[in-house]
Amino acid sequence: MIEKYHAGKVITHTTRKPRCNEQDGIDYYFETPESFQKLHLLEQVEYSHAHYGSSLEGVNEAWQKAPIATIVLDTLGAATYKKQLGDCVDVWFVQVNDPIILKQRMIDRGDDITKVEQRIASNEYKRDIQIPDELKDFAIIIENNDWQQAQAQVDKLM
Ligand SMILES: Nc1ncnc2c1ncn2[C@@H]1O[C@H](COP(=O)(O)OP(=O)(O)OP(=O)(O)O)[C@@H](O)[C@H]1O
Ligand SMILES: Nc1nc2c(ncn2[C@@H]2O[C@H](COP(=O)(O)O)[C@@H](O)[C@H]2O)c(=O)[nH]1
Repeated sequence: MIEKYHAGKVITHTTRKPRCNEQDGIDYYFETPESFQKLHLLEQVEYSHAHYGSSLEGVNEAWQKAPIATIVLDTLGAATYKKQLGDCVDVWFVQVNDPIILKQRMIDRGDDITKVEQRIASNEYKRDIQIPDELKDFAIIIENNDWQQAQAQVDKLM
């Protein structure tokens, strides 16, 4: 969406450590537990033992750059956005059917293998592997087993 449709990217905040190719202010604002507590956030969650959160300022910044903004959230965050911003929000649930492929993609992305194992064991991962009931009524499911097919679905929606 960013590359092809020039959508704005909402940069969110996290207390997890950056992965090898991640940059502060581009991929995330990387925070300490102390700096995270001081932020004025629209919503925040704990996901696999780290804190994540996003602000309305971040959303407005992305909206100033482009008419469509994208934000990557867990399902709890997605439900909060829908509740808070209503019709301004379209929720797309990006789904991968095979958990082995999902794990391999995380490893190929450069995630630390211990962190991947920890993530797979977390309640949040288990909750978000399939679309939760509270999103079913309004979320669009993007099947991301195959890149071309996922891209074709996104093209159609855009
Ligand atoms: N259809 C696909 N085929 C092959 N690789 C893919 C496909 N979709 C995503 N990937 C790769 O899988 C990895 C994870 O994707 P990405 O980082 O976009 O996921 P994410 O939803 O942001 O993850 P997270 O839940 O950790 O925030 C990336 O390296 C990405 O390039
Ligand atoms: N509710 C929120 N979820 C967020 C936010 N930023 C990221 N995320 C989600 O966290 C997990 C893990 O992300 P990772 O980059 O460590 O792999 C993933 O589901 C993201 O979508 C946020 O600000 N709020």
